[in-house]
Amino acid sequence: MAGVIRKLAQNPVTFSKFFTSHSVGINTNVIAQRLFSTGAIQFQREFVLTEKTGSKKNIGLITLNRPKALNALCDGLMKDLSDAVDEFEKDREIATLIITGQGKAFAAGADIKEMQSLTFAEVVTGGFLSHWLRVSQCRKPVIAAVNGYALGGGCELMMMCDIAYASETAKFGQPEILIGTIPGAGGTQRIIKIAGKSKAMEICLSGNQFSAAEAEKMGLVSKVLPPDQLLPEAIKLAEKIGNNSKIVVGLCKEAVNRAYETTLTEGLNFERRIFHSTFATEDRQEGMSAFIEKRPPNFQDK
Ligand SMILES: CCCCCCC[C@H](O)CC(=O)SCCNC(=O)CCNC(=O)[C@H](O)C(C)(C)COP(=O)([O-])OP(=O)([O-])OC[C@H]1O[C@@H](n2cnc3c(N)ncnc32)[C@H](O)[C@@H]1OP(=O)([O-])[O-]
Repeated sequence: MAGVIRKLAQNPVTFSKFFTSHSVGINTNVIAQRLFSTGAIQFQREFVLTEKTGSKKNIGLITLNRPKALNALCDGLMKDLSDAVDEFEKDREIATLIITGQGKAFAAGADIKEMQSLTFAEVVTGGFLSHWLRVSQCRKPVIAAVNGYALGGGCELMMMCDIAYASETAKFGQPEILIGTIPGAGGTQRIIKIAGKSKAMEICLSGNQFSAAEAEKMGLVSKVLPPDQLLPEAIKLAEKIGNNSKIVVGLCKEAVNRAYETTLTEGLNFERRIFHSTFATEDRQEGMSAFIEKRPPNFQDK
């Protein structure tokens, strides 16, 4: 449905006709809005806004939009997020995705109110929060622009992204232990790979919050920025990545991610094979020719 609305939204007249004639039975989670002032097209699901941004409109911006609950990651929000990632992954124009939050939180974790009364049997047999993995499975690069609280599942969501920038006001932590549970979406597994055992244990066992400066020091985020610079800088980085060959960017992401999953020897073998495989692309030929001819490359994503 979002795809249909996207096409129709290019033409506001057709769009308004379609919207009024299809208002019965339309997925009410998806409301398309045409923003005439900026020329940008923004889609509003119930809990997530999506927009194509950047000078070439090739950056997929996803904004978590449940500010009253500090973007607590309820089932509906995670479904909307998963759909938004699907939409941008399918869109051939989109090179890079950015995930950010609305209000004072990036995300304050999984929705405690939604989880509070669940039983062991329900979470085990019900495929509870099974769509949480979608962001980490995206083939395109994903940048987290962490604007505020990134706690519990919010911190885990950030770590599922490939690169994280943080606002100076952001706060991080894995406070699950304080409510009688443990991180369930990578908190115990990813922090240790980034910051080592002592830090990972301190964070997960104490539930202490830590600042953006500390997150940068331990390598959890790569840059800390003034709040008003966060999104512009994330977009600038996304555009820089978007100037490269999409096919080679995807291969490079796969190679870096492999380091998480395997031994150094296996990883080096994998990297070498991926390096060799870039020689099957036209973009590798173009990139090297452009260097020698002292001109910018014109990648065709082939
Ligand atoms: C495939 C497997 C998947 C596994 C998934 C797993 C999970 C993950 O590892 C588990 C978690 O994240 S566990 C979670 C780990 N996270 C935590 O433990 C952090 C919990 N949150 C906090 O500690 C505090 O809210 C802050 C310190 C963030 C802000 O404090 P402040 O500035 O005084 O603000 P305030 O007044 O407190 O909040 C404003 C409103 O937002 C509401 N709300 C906020 N977070 C919520 C949440 N997670 N939930 C629901 N609601 C949440 C809050 O109730 C209030 O609503 P009300 O209707 O007006 O009452």
